[in-house]
Amino acid sequence: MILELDCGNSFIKWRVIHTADAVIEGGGIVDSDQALLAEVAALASVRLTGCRIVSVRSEEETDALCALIAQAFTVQAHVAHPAQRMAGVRNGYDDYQRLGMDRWLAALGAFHLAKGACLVIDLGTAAKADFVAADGEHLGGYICPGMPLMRSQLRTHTRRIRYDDDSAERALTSLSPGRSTVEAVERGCVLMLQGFARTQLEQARALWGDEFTVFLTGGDAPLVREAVPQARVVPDLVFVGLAMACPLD
Ligand SMILES: Nc1ncnc2c1ncn2[C@@H]1O[C@H](COP(=O)(O)OP(=O)(O)OP(=O)(O)O)[C@@H](O)[C@H]1O
Ligand SMILES: CC(C)(CO)[C@@H](O)C(=O)NCCC(=O)O
Ligand SMILES: [K+]
Repeated sequence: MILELDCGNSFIKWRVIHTADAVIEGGGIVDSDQALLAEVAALASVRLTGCRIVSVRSEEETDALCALIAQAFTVQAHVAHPAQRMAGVRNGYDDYQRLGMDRWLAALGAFHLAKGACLVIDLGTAAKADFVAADGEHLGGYICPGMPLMRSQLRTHTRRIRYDDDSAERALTSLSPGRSTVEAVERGCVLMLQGFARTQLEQARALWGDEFTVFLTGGDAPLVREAVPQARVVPDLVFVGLAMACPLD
């Protein structure tokens, strides 16, 4: 069995898959290295044969996590590294090493699944969009604050915006104009995300007409689902690309 990790800025997504057929044995989302070790150990400690990682954290943090994994599960972790081209996709950044690895792998996964032009919208701590043309040329993309960052900026830089997580969740049962602070902020930020997604769609249409596939991924994908009904929701898109960039056997 193989342990797969997607280390984002706020959370680590993990899953354990069978080596032969990629059937998923278990997985989860945690907010610390220690929580990761505990959850994985509870599932599959003795049977891991490999580990692959994508990380947008610092090299030091990623190395430290690899060392913990080597110690806990006696497997060597393989970390995905930037590439100028891979699996038919050409990195569109002026300096290919600067493109976030989560974006690069999601683009690889999307092009592999779409077999044509595609737009990837990934909504996590940051909101990201990336464009890959039918010939595999990555055209670049966009990065904005995601839902958690928009929310915390408002809370941090105002005196009178204060509310708890439970009321935040309740506020999102509708998107009509808010009649309380929590509704106004939570709904406003969701509309920002939806506006971001719709604008990316417009860009894709201007480039490619109707000949493209839209992918939606990241923890906050459900918040824009209705704004982009044609999108394929693929929560594990980064893992699809990770398997391509880090084959293990
Ligand atoms: N089980 C969950 N645990 C934590 N966050 C979740 C969960 N389910 C959905 N979310 C949402 O996902 C968002 C975080 O998304 P994601 O995990 O894709 O971020 P990230 O990978 O840390 O960020 P980035 O990809 O920008 O580095 C949070 O805003 C939260 O609302
Ligand atoms: C944009 C984030 C933070 C999203 O996780 C990540 O992809 C990253 O650190 N990227 C490096 C900067 C860039 O992609 O241009
Ligand atoms: K991510």
